[in-house]
Amino acid sequence: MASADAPTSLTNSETLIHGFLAENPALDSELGKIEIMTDRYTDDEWASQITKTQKKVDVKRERKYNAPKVGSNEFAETIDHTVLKLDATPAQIDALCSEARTEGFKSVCVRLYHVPRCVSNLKGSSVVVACVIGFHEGTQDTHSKLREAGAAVAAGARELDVVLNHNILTKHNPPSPESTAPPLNSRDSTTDTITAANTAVNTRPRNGTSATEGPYSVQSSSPPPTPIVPTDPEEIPDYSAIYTELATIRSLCPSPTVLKLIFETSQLTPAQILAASHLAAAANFDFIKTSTGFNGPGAQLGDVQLMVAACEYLSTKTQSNGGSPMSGRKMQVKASGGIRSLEDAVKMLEAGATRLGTSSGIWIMQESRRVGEEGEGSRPGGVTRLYTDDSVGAEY
Ligand SMILES: O=C[C@H](O)COP(=O)(O)O
Repeated sequence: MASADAPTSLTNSETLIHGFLAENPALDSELGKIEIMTDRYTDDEWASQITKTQKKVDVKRERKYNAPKVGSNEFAETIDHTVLKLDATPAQIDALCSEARTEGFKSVCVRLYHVPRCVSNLKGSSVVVACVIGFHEGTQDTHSKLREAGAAVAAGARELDVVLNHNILTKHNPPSPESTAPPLNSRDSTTDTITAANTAVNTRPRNGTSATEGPYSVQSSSPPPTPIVPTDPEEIPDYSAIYTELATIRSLCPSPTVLKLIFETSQLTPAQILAASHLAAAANFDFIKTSTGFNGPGAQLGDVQLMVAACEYLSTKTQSNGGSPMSGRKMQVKASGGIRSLEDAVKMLEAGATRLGTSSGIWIMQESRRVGEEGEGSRPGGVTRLYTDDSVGAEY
């Protein structure tokens, strides 16, 4: 975004992105004027469709999907090799690309200002560049996200991981005073080191106070869901604003650009996860993704199961009955945040995720080779660059 357009109060990430665009005026001007689409339905109409989705999605917890064979090329291709920490150095980005090429990962997932470097590093390889948009809060205004998305594609990104403005969904369902935050994943250094304060303040309850419950369920280790479905029209979230943002990004970045919507599931109730799934399908996103790795405990099995079930149900919907205009098109699920081990990875794939976002890809691949050679055993030795916020370069 041109500096004249920059809002006065910027996050560190936004400051870097604005700086990047200011240094690349050709790229910025290539984007031209960006029009935001008009909405498709009123909030009431969205609410009625979403309520149906919330009632009909059926989670089969016991269902196990066929995960690619551990150690196979297909297994490696499920991994988006990720570095999203703000202070990643060029050398770390180069190492990320080289590791992704060597391991045969699907992509490297980085911030906008690293995209040109990754594109250049990965020329001629099958590894694509994925760029996060609106990272990590998701609350940036729509124009800002659109310019970021346009710039990322212009710079060569093939996949965009866009953070949902989840505050819009949760605005009318504030945490109840008696609710407690989900426990932090003690192995998640990202959460522990940089967002603990945010998480404590912002983490949403998993239990609502009202009313209609769908047939879906989540794994027993998650608190029991009591989905919130607003009954007072004044409490209907601004679904239109969410859809409009997503649909405009889709129209600015048509297929084959792969679009993933990051929910930040730790901040949402199951009903809100289903609302977000519905809107993502309506806007023709390719993936729904659990977490940024910067807020809350990251991918949880029950949430992944719920999202997979939502994708299955929504793929049966058509435009005329409120679903995606591309009838039969099925969104996929990317599990991300806190996936640190081969066991975590396999668990998510067997729950139906087809993509994994992790900064522990090297470790996971080392484990998978060890399992192949020795059967399941202890974790491999060596030093690996773990975690999105790897203020720790963990030694094992
Ligand atoms: O999208 C990917 C996540 O940001 C990665 O999170 P992680 O560092 O916890 O693996």
